Amino acid sequence: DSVFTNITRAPEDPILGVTVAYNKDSDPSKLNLGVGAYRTEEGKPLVLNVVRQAEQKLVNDPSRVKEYLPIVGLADFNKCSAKLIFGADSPAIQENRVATVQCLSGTGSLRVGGEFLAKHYHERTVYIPQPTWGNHPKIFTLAGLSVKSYRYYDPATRGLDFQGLLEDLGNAPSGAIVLLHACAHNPTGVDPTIEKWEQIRQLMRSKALLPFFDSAYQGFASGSLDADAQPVRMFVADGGECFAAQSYAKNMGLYGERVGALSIVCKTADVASRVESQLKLVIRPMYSNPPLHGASIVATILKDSNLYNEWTVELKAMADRIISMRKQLLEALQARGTPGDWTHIIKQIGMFTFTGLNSEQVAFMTKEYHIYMTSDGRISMAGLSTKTIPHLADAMHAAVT
Ligand SMILES: Cc1ncc(COP(=O)(O)O)c(CN[C@](O)(C(=O)O)[C@@H](O)C(=O)O)c1O
Repeated sequence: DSVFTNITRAPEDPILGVTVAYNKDSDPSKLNLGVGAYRTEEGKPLVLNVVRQAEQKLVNDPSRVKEYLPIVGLADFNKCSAKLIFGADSPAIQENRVATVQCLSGTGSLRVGGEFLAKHYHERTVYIPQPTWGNHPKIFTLAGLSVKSYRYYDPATRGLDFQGLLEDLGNAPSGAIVLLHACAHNPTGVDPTIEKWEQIRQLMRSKALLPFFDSAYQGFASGSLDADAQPVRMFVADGGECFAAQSYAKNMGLYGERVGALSIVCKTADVASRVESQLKLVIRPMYSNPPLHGASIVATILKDSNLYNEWTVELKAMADRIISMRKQLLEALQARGTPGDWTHIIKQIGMFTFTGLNSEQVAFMTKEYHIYMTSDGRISMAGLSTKTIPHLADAMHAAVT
C-alpha cells in the first residue's frame, strides 16, 4: 500500500476554506464575506480597466519574450514599487539605500523577509499584533523565527489597545522584530492615528526594534496611496532601517498573478547592495525567479502617468464602494433596532469589518442564512452590495436577538 497510508487529512484554511464551503452551498441567498477579494455591486470580481489596457500594450509588443527574470525580478517593477510605498522623493531611494526584490505577492514578500532575518539578523523573535492575519504566525514560524504577540485590539472599545501595545513593545527585548500593518489592519480595521504612529515610532527607535511593515492594502484604507503610506514614510524619514512587504493583489486586483515586493531600507547604499546579494541566496533555492506577467502589468501602469492617474481613480472608486457598504450596513441594523452599538462598522477602515460576533453567532448565520465569513467575526465588506445588505442585516439581527 501507499507510503502515505498514515497521512492525516489537513483542516481547511480558516480564511480560504470559507470559500470552499461557500462554493458547496447551493442556496441562492448565499453570501461570501470571507476572503479579502473585491467584488463589484453586481457581486463579480473586477479586472481594472488600467490592467486590461496594460495587458493590451504588452500583448501588442512584438519584442516581448518569455525569458527568465533575474532572481530579484523585473528591475522596473522593483524601482516603481519602492517609489509607490516610500514616495518618489524618498531620501532612501535618492541615496540608493533600498534593496527591493520582486516576490510572490504579499505572502512571498513576508516569507522571503522572514527567511532573510532568520539567517542574518541577531534577534530571532518577531512580535505580531493580537489579532492579526491568520497566515502571519505560520509564515514567520516556518521561516525560522519565533513568534510572540503584542496587544493591539481592545474588544471592549472595539478600538486600539494603545496602552497594551506600548507596554508589550516596551517590554520586548531590544532589537526584536515588530510586524506592523502599514494600513487597514486585518482583521480589525483599526489603525493607529498618525499621532499614535509617531509615538510607536519613537518607542521602537529608542529600543532599536526592527519594523517589518506589511502593506497589503495601500490605497484601500483612505482611497489615497500617499495617505495610506504615511506610517511607513515616517519611519523611513528618520533615517532608520526597516522592512516593507507589498502586495498588488487588492489595490490593483492582481490576486492570482501573485505580484509583490520586499524592500529593505538600509543605512547605506553599500549595505543595501550586500543585503540584495544575500536576498538572492534566499530566493534562488525557494522559487529561483518570480513570474513575469503580473510584474509587467504593474510596471506598465506605474511608469505611465496617464495609466497611473486612471489607476488612482479606479482605486478610489473601490475604496468608496466599500465605505458605502459600511454606511448601508449600519443604517440597516439601526433600522432593525438590532441590539448593540454598531458604529464601529463605519469607524473601521479597509476591506474588513470586525463585527464582534462570536464563533457561535457566525455558525448560526452560516447555517440559517448561508452567510460565509471567518469564525472570528470578520466580514469582507467588498462581498456586499446594496441588494444583499438586507439579507446580512437580517442574519446579524437574528444572531444577536
Ligand atoms: C495583512 C495581509 N498581508 C498579506 C496578505 C497576503 O496577500 P497576498 O499574498 O495575496 O498578496 C493578506 C491577504 N489576506 C486576505 O485578503 C484575507 O485575509 O482574506 C486573503 O487574501 C488571504 O490570503 O487570506 C493580508 O490580509
